Amino acid sequence: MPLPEKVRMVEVGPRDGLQNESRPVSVADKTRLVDELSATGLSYIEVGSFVSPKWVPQMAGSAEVFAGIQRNEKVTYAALTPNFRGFEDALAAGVREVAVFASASETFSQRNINCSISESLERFAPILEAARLHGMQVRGYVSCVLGCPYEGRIAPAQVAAVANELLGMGCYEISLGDTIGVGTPDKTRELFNVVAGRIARGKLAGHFHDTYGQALANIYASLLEGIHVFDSSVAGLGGCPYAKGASGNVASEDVLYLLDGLGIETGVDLDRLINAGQGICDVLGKVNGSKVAKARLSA
Ligand SMILES: CC(C)(COP(=O)([O-])OP(=O)([O-])OC[C@H]1O[C@@H](n2cnc3c(N)ncnc32)[C@H](O)[C@@H]1OP(=O)([O-])[O-])[C@@H](O)C(=O)NCCC(=O)NCCSC(=O)C[C@@](C)(O)CC(=O)[O-]
Repeated sequence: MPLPEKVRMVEVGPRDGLQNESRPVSVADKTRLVDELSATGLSYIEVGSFVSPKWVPQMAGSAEVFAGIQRNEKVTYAALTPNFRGFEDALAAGVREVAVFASASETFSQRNINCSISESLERFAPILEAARLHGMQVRGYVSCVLGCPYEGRIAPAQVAAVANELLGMGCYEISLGDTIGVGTPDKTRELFNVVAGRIARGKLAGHFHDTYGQALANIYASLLEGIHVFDSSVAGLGGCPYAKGASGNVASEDVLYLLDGLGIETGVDLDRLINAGQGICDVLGKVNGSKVAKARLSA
């Protein structure tokens, strides 16, 4: 399959990234990060999540972040919602797009959201219905698509089944998450091939963590499979609180450098992205997880 001419980059750093950073980040610093990301040309930013603060304390304050950001009309600002309570809180905070998150692994589903896969889908149904009534789009996630920290290998057919349920419920796009970053390019291609047997490739996205250093190779493999939406996290922030040892998402700067090099249009400015990433690394007091940012900043 020819490489796509355009790719949509979905920035998940403020949510997937910061949810797993041990040092607390103030609402002001989160707001500044989102505003800086908004100025890069990114069209989609996942700002936070409306989950239990007992489960994920780092996402407390998401409503304040939504209240504080300078909205750019070209950017979609989204939030994760695990249940109807979260959806209502998101709505009250002025969120206009939400994401629901299921897993392809039963054990991960229990550890992450305290219910089975089928119970999670039942919980999402009223969110999808209410979102439809409010004219809102809902994005769907499936976690552990290339491996689970508790169950090991997950069959692509199981991923396809959960993804297809989410699509049938009304999600407009399904992001397939390699939550613990164990996938390799051949497994990635096999996965997208199997899932594409049930879902059009244009409705799928790739979400790769870089735990084993395979994320960019997996993105290239996905491009060859006709996938043209990728999630990434500025400065490679984060991980997953319920996947021990999972490192952050692939760094947005590194994905952008790859796409720029392939002549694929994203509309995103690399220098501005690097500045946003370094800014949040300074706040966190951590080394920048983007190789491209490190190279550019030390040049
Ligand atoms: C889903 C629950 C709430 C179930 O948690 P539970 O304990 O089963 O829920 P519950 O209904 O029994 O409620 C327990 C307490 O939570 C409160 N509560 C209930 N709902 C909410 C809410 N929406 N917002 C705020 N508070 C809430 C509720 O009010 C109650 O408070 P208490 O009476 O004890 O004071 C919990 O398991 C949870 O919040 N989990 C968070 C999971 C999470 O955020 N994980 C990380 C994101 S997923 C991810 O990173 C993967 C992804 C998407 O990036 C893709 C990939 O990489 O694979």
